[in-house]
Amino acid sequence: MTPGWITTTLLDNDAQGGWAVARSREGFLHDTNGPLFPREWLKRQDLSVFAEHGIGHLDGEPVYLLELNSASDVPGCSWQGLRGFMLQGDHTLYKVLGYAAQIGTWAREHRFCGSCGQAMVQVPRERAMFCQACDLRSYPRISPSMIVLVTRGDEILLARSPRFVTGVYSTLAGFAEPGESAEDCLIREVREEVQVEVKNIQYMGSQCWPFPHSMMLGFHAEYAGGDIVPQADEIEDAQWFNIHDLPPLPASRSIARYLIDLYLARRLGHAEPVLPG
Ligand SMILES: NC(=O)c1ccc[n+]([C@@H]2O[C@H](COP(=O)([O-])OP(=O)(O)OC[C@H]3O[C@@H](n4cnc5c(N)ncnc54)[C@H](O)[C@@H]3O)[C@@H](O)[C@H]2O)c1
Ligand SMILES: [Mg+2]
Ligand SMILES: [Zn+2]
Repeated sequence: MTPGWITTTLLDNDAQGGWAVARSREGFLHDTNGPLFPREWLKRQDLSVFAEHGIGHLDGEPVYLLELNSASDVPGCSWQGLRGFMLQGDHTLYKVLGYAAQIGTWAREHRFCGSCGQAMVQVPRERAMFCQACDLRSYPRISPSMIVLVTRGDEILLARSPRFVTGVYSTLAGFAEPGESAEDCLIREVREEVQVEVKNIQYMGSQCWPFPHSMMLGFHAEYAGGDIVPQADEIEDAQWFNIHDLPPLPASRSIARYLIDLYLARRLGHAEPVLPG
């Protein structure tokens, strides 16, 4: 038995047994034991199954996703969004659900060829949808996004989007555009969002962010010039905060929080945090 969570290209849907998770627009089904159910039991419930995908092995046991058309009532169970599992509970299970969500979304959105409109089929032994007419393969979509903590000695630059929980300030982030390097994107995003220039860009680590399919590349950068001017509509407020007087910060498992906590730890001589993958 291999311990932990290992994603698999494909599993045999006709095989019996294993674990399964069920996903609807309301999130994942869970009971007091969590979101993993014996697969044969789950398939006997009154669920409107849209598609079934083998997604990996957890502690050596196969895990399947039942992608549903709608959320139905299952006695003793309720539905919870992926963010809820990210915020609390077992991190490995959150990784299973994050992967399941990305595969379910991608398969649903790639039933038809984006080039000719014909139905696509799943490729054997590969996580890809295939159009026979165009010879086109579509792979799961991953969107690279830069996230950066900009610092000026004891001060760090944090901003609020109107989408954030009330009061919370976070590091700057944004999606890469075609033609950009990671560094180009970071410099552009910081300019666009606060009109500040940065220098000494340093890569710090990455994190899968399955909301719905970002790959966060985390950086630290030093302030090089400019006064903060928040971007209209995107940035509600942005400020330099002293490390001894910080506002409410992002969730502890996010890379945004890791970048902040790592800087504080290095500045104040504390133990360094570990980035949750
Ligand atoms: N894990 C973390 O700690 C953390 C923290 C902050 C942001 N994020 C994530 O980083 C990502 C980017 O952050 P943002 O929302 O500030 O981005 P952003 O500054 O680029 O602005 C968002 C805008 O980008 C456009 N957009 C949406 N999806 C896109 C895509 N796939 N490619 C290109 N453009 C797209 C839309 O117009 C959207 O309104 C988001 O997924 C966000 O959830 C993660
Ligand atoms: Mg942004
Ligand atoms: Zn086609």
